Amino acid sequence: MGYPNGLVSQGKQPLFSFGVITDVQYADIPDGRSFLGVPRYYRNSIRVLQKAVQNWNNHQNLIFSINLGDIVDGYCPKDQSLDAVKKVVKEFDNFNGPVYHMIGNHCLYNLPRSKLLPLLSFPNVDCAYFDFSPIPEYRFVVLDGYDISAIGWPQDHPHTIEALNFLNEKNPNSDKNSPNGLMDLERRFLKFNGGVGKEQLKWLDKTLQDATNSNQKVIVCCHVPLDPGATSKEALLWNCDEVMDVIHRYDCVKVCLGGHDHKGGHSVDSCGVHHRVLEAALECPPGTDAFGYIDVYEDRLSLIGTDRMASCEMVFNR
Ligand SMILES: Nc1ccn([C@@H]2O[C@H](COP(=O)(O)O)[C@@H](O)[C@H]2O)c(=O)n1
Ligand SMILES: O=P(O)(O)OC[C@H](O)CO
Repeated sequence: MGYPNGLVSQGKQPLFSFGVITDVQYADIPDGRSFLGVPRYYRNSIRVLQKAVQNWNNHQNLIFSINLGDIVDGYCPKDQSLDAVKKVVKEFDNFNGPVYHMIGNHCLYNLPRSKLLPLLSFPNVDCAYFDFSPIPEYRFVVLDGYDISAIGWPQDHPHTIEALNFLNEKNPNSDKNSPNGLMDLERRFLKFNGGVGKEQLKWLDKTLQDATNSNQKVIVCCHVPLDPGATSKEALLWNCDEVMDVIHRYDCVKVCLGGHDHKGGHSVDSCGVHHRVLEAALECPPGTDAFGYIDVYEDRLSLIGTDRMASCEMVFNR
């Protein structure tokens, strides 16, 4: 059987399948461009999401969907933020199954965490990292890449203060979103990125130990990418090295999924973990799409992408 975007089915039935989309960044504003000049289609992106949900429902065998973050764009007029987030969530709610959201920087430009997390139906409204197990053999670990961040927390929150101190130490530019003068991997020390805090790192370690004890394979999801091979250096998590040190301690983690770097990417790191950064819905000119679904097997994930989302076979290496 042939799939769109070049994959060929290997005959076996998947254990389960789920939908994926990222960086919808909807806003009811005219088309624009990124800082680097890449076109952004703020109104069309919700149409891409509508098409994704329709496609996922037609598939009939997707047991959940994952949104890798940034549902509303930072340029959304702030008096429209709440309605815009509700409008996008309503589209996700048309999916015939649960949707797991994660937060991105653009979500946090629009609403504080206290408002955002309940709207996005996080399992615990006080915490943006969590795990779930759709079948006994698999566990999904969703990380909060803006745990230590200069955006989203109240200005006097310890995590804001820690983030601002970190940025002041690592990035000498007055515009903390500017990577000017930063070399190689240091280019990630930007305000639009964030980090995983100590408590969350401990939780990650405990969760991966628990998954190992239960003989589960793990897929890690984080809006902010974790491996420089799969993304621009400017889009990496601040402490991707610390997070990957924890992940590499356990053989159970097979794949990491991310968003944030709109062009997308794929790498296999030095320990054999796949990193797949998904292509953004926001950058789809009208008439084009970027979403997909993932078939999960015992030994691999197959991403079946639509249009601008490239299909990708991720055979486990460990
Ligand atoms: N190479 C870059 C990229 C970005 N910036 C700054 O970040 C802001 C947000 O960037 P977008 O990609 O969302 O447009 C942008 O306004 C710049 O301040 C940068 O300086 N250099
Ligand atoms: O979606 P943005 O505006 O946060 O863009 C992040 C960039 O892709 C990082 O290079």
